[in-house]
Amino acid sequence: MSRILVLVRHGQSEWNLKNLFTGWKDPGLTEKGVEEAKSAGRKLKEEGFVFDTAFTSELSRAQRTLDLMLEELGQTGLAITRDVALNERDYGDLSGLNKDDARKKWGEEQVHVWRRSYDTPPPGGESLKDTGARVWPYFIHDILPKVMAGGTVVVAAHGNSLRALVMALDGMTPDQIVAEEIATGVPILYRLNADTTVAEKRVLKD
Ligand SMILES: O=C(O)[C@@H](CO)OP(=O)(O)O
Repeated sequence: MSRILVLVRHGQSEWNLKNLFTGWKDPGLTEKGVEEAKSAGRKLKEEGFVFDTAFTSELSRAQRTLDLMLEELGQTGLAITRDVALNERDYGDLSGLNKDDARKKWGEEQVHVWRRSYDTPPPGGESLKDTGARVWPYFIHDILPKVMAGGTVVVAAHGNSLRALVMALDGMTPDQIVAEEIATGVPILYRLNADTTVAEKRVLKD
């Protein structure tokens, strides 16, 4: 019974590099992002992971990251489920704006609240709570049963859709989640107990 869940945020995207709010916009990976994805795949290979199934969002940066990891793992034929529920938080009216310009316009504190608070949505967009309201049910109905069946499951997704998942898995409070950052291309490994609680969490940094 392995019950392994691996979460990976996509590699650096073109808009991460340009410092733009991205949300549901669909930029590709930078060269660095491609390297980060390959390196995540190599780390997982070194650890001996063989996945039973994979999940990703409907956005190309996460899909490409997953494909690159699976190439490194020699698992290009793996079944992949793509679902909009795993998409990045919708940044609403901020999408496409430069983050420093936004800080100049609305102030450092307001922008930080929009980016990292639990329940304050950016204008026209989703709060982390709103994002969780679609990520958590999808996780419980579609992903968790594969893990609990003894599987080894990989999820390639986004900074905030993964913050929502990590919040639930780690039992974080709304105050604690404010400080949680998910690095690009760094696999986060969870091994679950038979009652779905976390037996082990490891972040596979360099
Ligand atoms: O722009 C975005 O969609 C996200 C992830 O890159 O940014 P932030 O870290 O500000 O939530």
